[in-house]
Amino acid sequence: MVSVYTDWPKSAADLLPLPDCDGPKLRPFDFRGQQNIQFLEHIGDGAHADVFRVNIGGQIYALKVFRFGIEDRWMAPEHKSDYDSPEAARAFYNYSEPFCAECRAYGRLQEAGHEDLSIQCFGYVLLDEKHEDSLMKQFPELRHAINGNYQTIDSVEIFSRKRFLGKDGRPPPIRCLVKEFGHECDALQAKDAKQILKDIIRLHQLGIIDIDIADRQIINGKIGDFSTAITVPHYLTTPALNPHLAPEWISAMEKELFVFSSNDYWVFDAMVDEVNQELSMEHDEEHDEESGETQNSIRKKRIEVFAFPPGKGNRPTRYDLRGTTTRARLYTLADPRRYNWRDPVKRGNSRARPEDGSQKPHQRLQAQPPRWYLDFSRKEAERLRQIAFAGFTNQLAWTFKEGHIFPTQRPQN
Ligand SMILES: Nc1ncnc2c1ncn2[C@@H]1O[C@H](COP(=O)(O)OP(=O)(O)OP(=O)(O)O)[C@@H](O)[C@H]1O
Repeated sequence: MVSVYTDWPKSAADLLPLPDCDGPKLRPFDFRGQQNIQFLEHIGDGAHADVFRVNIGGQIYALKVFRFGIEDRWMAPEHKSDYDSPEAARAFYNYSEPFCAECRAYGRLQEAGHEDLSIQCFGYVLLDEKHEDSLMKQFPELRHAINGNYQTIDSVEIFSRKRFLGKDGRPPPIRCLVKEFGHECDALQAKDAKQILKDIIRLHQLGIIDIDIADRQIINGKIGDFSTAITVPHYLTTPALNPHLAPEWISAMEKELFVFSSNDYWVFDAMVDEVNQELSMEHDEEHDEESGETQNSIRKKRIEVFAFPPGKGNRPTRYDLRGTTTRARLYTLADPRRYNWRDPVKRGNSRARPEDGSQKPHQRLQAQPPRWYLDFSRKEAERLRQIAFAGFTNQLAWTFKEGHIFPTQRPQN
């Protein structure tokens, strides 16, 4: 029988780098002996995980504990019947399930020597029974969420941890990542925004897109959440993974990838707009008793850092299609497909030492990567404008046939 999730390890030798598919992988956390975690405090949660402040060997870390989420929380096959097959579920799980997605992104940052682009991740952990027990006893209110029966669909309680059992018939172990413990940023400032934008471009150069960008996700001034990330090679980014794709689907995938990449910049620009709007509201509220000095300081706090400055680039909320030809040439700031995932370190003879003098390989990234230009019909460009207004949703759906993942058209609402 095919196991979907990683099974309970019998010994440390079973803790292989994850996930089990082409591309980057993350190593297990090194406890230097027995697993030993002291849970201190529940510090946050999101759509995919609960995060705890923990003590491991006298050091404080953030432990991200992933739930066994149902498929509509991640890029899984369109038809649930597809997902009922363990082979299909496993194929999607390894690339896209939030725990695997985050392992792959961190694996890439480590293999390329660019861990500085995010808060650090020190490896994955599969909680042993003793630690699962203490987690559940200490935080009983989270028991249901962590086990996966946190959602009821059509009056049926989904107990997703039990959906795919391990070899010995048990539900799989709880999966976690050990990360640097940090703090959310108080108020986004221009210098943070400039750095975050630079980091997004560098992540795209490393083949990592669909990053969760929001000011609440910025921890210690860095991007800290990759649970939705798509990392090259991936069934969306890399047609070479499926030799049976028809040319029209390869072209549809290219456009979809372009839109996913653009969306990271649209979200960044929307975040900056929101911060500026909040500042303007503060300004209006204080207007009556406001001195000229306050107005100046609010003006100074405005962030003028945009991926697609107003009126330029492919920021669909701003571009004007009137008077253009039948084609629209759009661009994003880096092409994630240029990352050479088959030979990550030697690419372009760019082997170099990291600035901190350590011995890890380091792939030098071009300071100003070439833009990625792609032609769209006027109609398609208009559609992009609309989806960016309405919130991005993927246009392609995915299905599993004869050992491969294929794109299909997503039904339009
Ligand atoms: N390293 C960390 N240090 C301190 N707090 C953290 C850390 N990582 C996450 N948090 C807190 O936990 C929250 C949830 O974490 P995270 O965003 O990684 O989970 P998620 O389920 O992937 O969320 P999302 O729904 O945004 O995808 C964060 O918004 C933040 O408040």
